[in-house]
Amino acid sequence: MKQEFTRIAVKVGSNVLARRDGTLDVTRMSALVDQIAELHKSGVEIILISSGAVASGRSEVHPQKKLDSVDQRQLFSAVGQAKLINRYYELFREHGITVGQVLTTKESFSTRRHYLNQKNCMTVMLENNVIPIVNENDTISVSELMFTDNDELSGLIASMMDAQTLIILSNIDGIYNGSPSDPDSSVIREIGHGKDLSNYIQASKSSFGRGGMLTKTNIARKVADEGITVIIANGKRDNILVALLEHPESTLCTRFIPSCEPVSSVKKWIAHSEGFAKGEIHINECATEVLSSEKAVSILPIGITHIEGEFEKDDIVRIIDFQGNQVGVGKANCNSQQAKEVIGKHGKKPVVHYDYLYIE
Ligand SMILES: Nc1ncnc2c1ncn2[C@@H]1O[C@H](COP(=O)(O)OP(=O)(O)O)[C@@H](O)[C@H]1O
Ligand SMILES: N[C@@H](CCC(=O)OP(=O)(O)O)C(=O)O
Repeated sequence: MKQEFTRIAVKVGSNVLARRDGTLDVTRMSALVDQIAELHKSGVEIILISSGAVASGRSEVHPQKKLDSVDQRQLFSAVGQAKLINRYYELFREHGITVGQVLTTKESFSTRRHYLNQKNCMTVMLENNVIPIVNENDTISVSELMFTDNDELSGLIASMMDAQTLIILSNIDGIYNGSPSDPDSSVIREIGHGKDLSNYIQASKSSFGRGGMLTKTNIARKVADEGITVIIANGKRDNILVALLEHPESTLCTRFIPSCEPVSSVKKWIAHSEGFAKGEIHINECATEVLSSEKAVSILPIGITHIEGEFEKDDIVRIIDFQGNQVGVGKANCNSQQAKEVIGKHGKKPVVHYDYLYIE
């Protein structure tokens, strides 16, 4: 095996693990476990982000009365996650590998302290040769507190754990340059920085998926911009994981080319914290121009036109350009009241320092 990678994150989508009728495809699971075990034994550290709780619970319980979507998700995932992790535990045990369950929520990444706690948990697992199997805690994550889907969660984990590669396994060979069902369309093999894919992506999702290809693409781009290679490939294909690492050129997939610019750990956290933003900092045309240049710049009061929302020092804020577009996310250096008092003034401290500013 080409020993190019020392740490990878693998996301297995609901559709890879569910059969058409919604029951857990144990044969597929077992095949993926065999591949992960092979990589693990060759010295690659693996973090597995596995969906499938809801899909595997659906076939186990048959509610007496009709449930709403939140109740259904909570019931199915509570039963299904136990079944899922039990299967993984047994399958990995056959290879002499110990696994551990990490159930998380979006809230568990909301502050830098929470984020570092999560990171520490997985780091200690890897140090002890335990494969973390991560999923969202669907029993308590509802509505706006939910991740868009496990693609978002996997991007956050790959970034937080400094994985070299994130492999997103779905039920499709990659991103098609048209409708996947159109015989004239084909898989885009490589995607560089700044490529707009919105024309290609159909709103359709596979039967058990939550986010669809659009979230996959957005997350993939963001994570690749942080220097991590992202691969979207078909988890239903035999030996796909090993093939992707051993024969990268000849294995069908979509590969997002990573940026060469290093991104600091704190900026990675900020980049994935947009959902927790408490306010907005609106900047003028000149500040927008400087921010989009290669220069390392902070958000200074002189370039701010107005502040929206109430925030405290260290809260996450969105940076909005003069045309109303979000251009970045940052950690505020002061509260919203103090920021308002210095708007337009020269020679004042940055409202968001460059070290805590992530430009999209
Ligand atoms: N251009 C495209 N290329 C590939 N798949 C696409 C495209 N546009 C939409 N899709 C849909 O995205 C689906 C995969 O996303 P999703 O249902 O979220 O899967 P998962 O459960 O694996 O996360 C595919 O099955 C396909 O129907
Ligand atoms: N946490 C859920 C995952 C739902 C989800 O977003 O799945 P996917 O479409 O695979 O990204 C479950 O285990 O069923």
